[in-house]
Amino acid sequence: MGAGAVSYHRCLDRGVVVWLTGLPGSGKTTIASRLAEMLRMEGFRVEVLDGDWARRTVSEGAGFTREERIRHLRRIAWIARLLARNGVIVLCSFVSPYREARSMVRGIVEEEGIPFLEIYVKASLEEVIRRDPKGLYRKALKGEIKNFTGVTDPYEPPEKPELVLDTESNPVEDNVAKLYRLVKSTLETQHV
Ligand SMILES: Nc1ncnc2c1ncn2[C@@H]1O[C@H](COP(=O)(O)OS(=O)(=O)O)[C@@H](OP(=O)(O)O)[C@H]1O
Ligand SMILES: Nc1ncnc2c1ncn2[C@@H]1O[C@H](COP(=O)(O)OP(=O)(O)O)[C@@H](O)[C@H]1O
Repeated sequence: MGAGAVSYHRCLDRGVVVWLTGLPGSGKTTIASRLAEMLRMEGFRVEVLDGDWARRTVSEGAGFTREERIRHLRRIAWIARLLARNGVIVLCSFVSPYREARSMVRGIVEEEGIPFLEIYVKASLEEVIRRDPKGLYRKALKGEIKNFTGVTDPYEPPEKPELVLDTESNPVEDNVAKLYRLVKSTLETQHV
């Protein structure tokens, strides 16, 4: 890609909000960080917002009851909206287990005329328990963590996501490439 194309991309009028939802350990953060790297290499401004960051900062102290998760995700949606309306591609990586909450965040973003892509990062409970990258399923299964999604709290899979990424059957690179194509085509539709 030539230098001209890069500077054009840096000046996006409007970004996009990519919302990755899935069980803990399904691969949201892995996919978001690799995609962010690819897009930044092309000169796009990209922010990755995730649960670990948000719960240390803007949602410090938030717990995992339904009400607390919804309040926390509403805050994230507003941050994503403000960033995207200033030309940033915002990759949001949140368990966001409730359909109602995801529909609320979509509404906040779309109200501003910003495209919202709901991405279902799919892996079975057996697989995420096997991966257990943070050792939290082990603790939850021993009863040491309350309201743990997939164990003692529900996960409601999206009914009509813009994309499903199956991380059990497909390698990371294939899923990242699929998502990359969707993001690029969404941006092209916006900036014709
Ligand atoms: N009770 C419970 N339920 C689900 N997840 C838990 C819980 N306690 C801690 N964690 C860890 O916190 C991460 C989820 O935070 P999120 O902000 O993404 O959750 S939510 O969208 O508000 O549901 C999630 O991170 P990811 O593994 O990155 O998904 C978990 O590692
Ligand atoms: N196809 C895949 N896509 C994404 N992650 C995968 C895949 N296969 C195995 N993994 C592993 O699963 C784990 C997912 O962890 P993470 O990305 O932190 O998930 P989440 O953010 O959803 O909690 C990582 O250790 C990653 O290497």
